[in-house]
Amino acid sequence: MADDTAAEGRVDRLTIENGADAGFRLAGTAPSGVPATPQDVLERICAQTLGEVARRSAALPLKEIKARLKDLHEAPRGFGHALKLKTAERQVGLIAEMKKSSPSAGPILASYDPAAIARLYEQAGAACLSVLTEGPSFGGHVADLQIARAAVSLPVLRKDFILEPWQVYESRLIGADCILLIMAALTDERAEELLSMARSLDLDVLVEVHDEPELDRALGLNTALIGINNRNLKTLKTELGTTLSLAPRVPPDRIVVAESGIRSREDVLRLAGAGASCFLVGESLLRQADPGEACASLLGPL
Ligand SMILES: O=C(O)c1ccccc1NCC(=O)[C@H](O)[C@H](O)COP(=O)(O)O
Repeated sequence: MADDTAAEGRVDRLTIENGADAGFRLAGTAPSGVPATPQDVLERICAQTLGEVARRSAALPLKEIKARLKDLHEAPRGFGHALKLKTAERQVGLIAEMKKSSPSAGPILASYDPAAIARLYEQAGAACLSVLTEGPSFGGHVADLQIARAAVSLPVLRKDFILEPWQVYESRLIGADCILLIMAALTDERAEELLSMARSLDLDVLVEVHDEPELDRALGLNTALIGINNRNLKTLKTELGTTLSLAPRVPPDRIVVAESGIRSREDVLRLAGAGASCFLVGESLLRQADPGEACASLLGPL
């Protein structure tokens, strides 16, 4: 495990106001009670996340997590490896996502059964799962990831807002195989720190970008999986042009994961033409009567 003594107690020092010092890139948030504007959605989610982390880490301190990790014998399932294998087999590596709701879509599913959805995705040929465990904005819970993962043999991405070392350890404890690091929410130093911490726990990491400056920063990290998110965090609208313009800038030794707003096989083929080999898709699958069938039609014929 990495030398993480500096991580001890860090959560207690965090405040939203001094976010920049703590490695949280977006300082400030809407005053409580004021509805968030689209401009501060990520900021609001990150502020809520820091509050949640402070609360949960008080109940389960890092020391306790580390003690529990010593009794954890199952290794992570190898998220990046599974993506590579499926991509070699089908030309497309699909990360099929589940979430109850989202800021852009509102409620997506009236009844949410993570195990049933996970099985449908696995049977349809998805390479990996993505699960939102964030509560306030996505209606998620840690148990959603655990239930989904227990139902299948696919590796699982915890697609949350990881800002704090404590969350990396917690992700390993709950069984995540991969974590997300969002460059828009992190300083370079914090991204580097969380990345090496994840590595020390054998977790894979998907580094997410939205624009060219973030991509340049992400490429400075020693990481294979580069997620290009098509969602504009100011308008919350998706624009596949984001991946179409950024993917060709990614060197071939990295793996491009196109994320958000992918609705059809045609979208997949268009994005693949620009260099994306993997695709992270949620809402368009979950809105179908049979998410497994929707998954299979995105993947195309074998
Ligand atoms: O989905 C949102 O509204 C959202 C808002 C702010 C930050 C992140 C957000 N979504 C997380 C994701 O990136 C998506 O869940 C993921 O890429 C899948 O997208 P989709 O296929 O469009 O559900």
